[in-house]
Amino acid sequence: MKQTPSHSSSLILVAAGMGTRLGAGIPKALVQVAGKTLVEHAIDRILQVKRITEIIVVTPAGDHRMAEALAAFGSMLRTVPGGSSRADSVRRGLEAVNPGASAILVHDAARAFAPAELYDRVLDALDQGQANAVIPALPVTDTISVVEPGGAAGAEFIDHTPPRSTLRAVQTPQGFNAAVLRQAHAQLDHCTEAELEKVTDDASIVSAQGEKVQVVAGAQQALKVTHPEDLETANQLATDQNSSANTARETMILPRIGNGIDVHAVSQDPARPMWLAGLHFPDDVGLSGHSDGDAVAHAACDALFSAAGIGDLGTHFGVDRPEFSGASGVSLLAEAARLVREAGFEIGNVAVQFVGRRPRFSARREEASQVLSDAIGAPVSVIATTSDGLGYEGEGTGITAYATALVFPRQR
Ligand SMILES: Nc1ccn([C@@H]2O[C@H](COP(=O)(O)OP(=O)(O)OP(=O)(O)O)[C@@H](O)[C@H]2O)c(=O)n1
Ligand SMILES: C[C@](O)(CO)[C@H](O)COP(=O)(O)O
Repeated sequence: MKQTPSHSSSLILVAAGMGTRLGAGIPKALVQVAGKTLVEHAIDRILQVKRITEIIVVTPAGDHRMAEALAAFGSMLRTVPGGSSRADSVRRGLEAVNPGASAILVHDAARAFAPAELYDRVLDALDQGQANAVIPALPVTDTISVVEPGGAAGAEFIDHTPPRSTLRAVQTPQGFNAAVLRQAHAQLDHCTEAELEKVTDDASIVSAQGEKVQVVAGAQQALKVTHPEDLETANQLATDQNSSANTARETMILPRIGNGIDVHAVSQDPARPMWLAGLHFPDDVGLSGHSDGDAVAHAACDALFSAAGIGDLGTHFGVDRPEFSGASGVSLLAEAARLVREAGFEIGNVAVQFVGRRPRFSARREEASQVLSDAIGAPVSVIATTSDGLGYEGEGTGITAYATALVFPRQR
């Protein structure tokens, strides 16, 4: 069996029907449900299916409102005027499909709330290649009988009753190998309007050509809006789908990142101890400053404050907190972590890189990470580099530390 790769599929959305049974006085796909037309609801869901790369909307012939409203969707969506029956509308849609398309889906705008998963299910089955046509369907709950007219005043009589377990209520989107669908529709070329009227879906035409049609599980949400009472269900579906989208958005925990940079000059005092990344380096001359000059710890503090949006080192360790004057970098960092948590955040991690000729760092990298991680109760990684002899870092007269922190709001 020929495989129909669906990674770039075209979709024909038939929306040209008049909606006689609905009786809204306008084409059915233009009827509004929860603030949007049915055709717009359908397109919203189709756009979630990344494998659909072309949408042809078949619009009510002679009525420009839909085509005008859909112009805003851009070049991925095109409109063509429909025909006098669904089959005729599909055929007009087919003529507009990119000739290179290998897979084509046909969907009713009247089934506006078919979820994106349903399209994917059909396309997945088509990809598996057991059949050149795949349709979604649901088991039926009523007993279904085939009837024959025969009596007076249009009375009907049962001809036979197929076993219910063999029956399925067929839905859309229906998926096809493009050549197979085109070939099947070509068989309808000489049909009269009345004959076309009796063709209620595309799978039945393809099946009549002897092609196997695979059935996959349908979805209750793919209900076809047909009668006025269906609008109430449609409204409920729109509300449910909107509220689950909103809930997902509301419950999504967005992390926040922050940056911090600190620069310290190497002290002129050869006796000044070198503290960096929470460690003492006895062979190096220290960094100048009122504090211990630990540029790595200070940059990490600023990154944490910036991620939480609560100011910077100056805001928290200024003159109004004399207990921190001259405090070690590690104790400032521990206090910064406490303040970030107090502001309602948890800490994901902090990453710091410093640029400098000294100290030699690689042998003590793990030790530094451990000390700083213990201070904030979250992973801190520290790496070092040189500046290839350039600038104050290259001359050995100063050090720059760059830090990034990731925090996330604690769930209430
Ligand atoms: N000439 C037609 C008839 C139907 N359709 C589309 O085919 C789908 C299924 O048809 P149906 O639900 O029967 O819609 P209507 O034909 O509008 O309904 P009615 O039979 O009540 O008039 C709908 O999305 C409808 O817009 C179409 O594109 N062109
Ligand atoms: C294609 C269809 O939705 C499958 O169930 C259905 O046959 C359309 O029928 P309608 O009479 O055009 O509504």
